[in-house]
Amino acid sequence: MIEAEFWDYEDEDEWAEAVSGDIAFIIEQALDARGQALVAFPGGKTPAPVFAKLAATKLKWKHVTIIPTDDRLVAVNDPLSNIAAIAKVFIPLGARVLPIATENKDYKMAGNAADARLQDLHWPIDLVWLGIGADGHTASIFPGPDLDEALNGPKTRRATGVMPDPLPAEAPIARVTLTKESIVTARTITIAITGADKRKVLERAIEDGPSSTVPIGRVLADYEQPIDIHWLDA
Ligand SMILES: O=C1O[C@H](COP(=O)(O)O)[C@@H](O)[C@H](O)[C@H]1O
Repeated sequence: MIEAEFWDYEDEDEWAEAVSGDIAFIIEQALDARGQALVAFPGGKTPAPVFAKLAATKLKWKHVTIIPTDDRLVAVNDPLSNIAAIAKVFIPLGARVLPIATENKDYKMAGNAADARLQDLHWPIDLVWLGIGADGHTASIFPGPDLDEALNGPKTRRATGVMPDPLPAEAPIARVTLTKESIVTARTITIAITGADKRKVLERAIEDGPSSTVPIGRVLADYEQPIDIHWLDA
């Protein structure tokens, strides 16, 4: 059973403060325990206010490695680039920000290259912060020909290339994503979402668990720890 608790907010500032507070706490715990922290942050539009709050938090950023949960195969100066949004905020603070994708025309090769690079990190990830699409995708685990590889590939596989089918209107591009295994082995998962549509999709996915028809349900069904879900009524 998925053990999830919703935290509801009506004010964006309060929501962003709460999410960044939780993330900072987890990073501090990792730094205290292991002297370093490995975290995965989502892309898309939702994280921006949280990034701003987090950037204002005093942490030993030089010991923090940040990877995106997923990225779109675009140039780093493309507004759709997830790594660009993370790098812009956290590189100036001294964090190590590592890309998961390169602008490779072959998304399978891009996934293989990302997987090889990620093997060298200190696993498991301390925190995976997940975003969700209104279609129920999370990270870049989408319906399509690569769904099974992303959900059920070899346990040692950290990342994989994905061609969403159908392509999402807001970013109709091939992706590289962390695999379900990389996500569910994380020490902590937290979710931050906005809007009634996403909440409905997530509640249904949690209810359905392993039989969920959407990727977020299939991922969470294999996570054995409690999850905090920060929901902004926007
Ligand atoms: O494509 C993506 O979508 C999800 C959700 O994005 P949002 O703009 O609706 O917040 C995101 O979590 C993921 O990282 C991204 O690549």
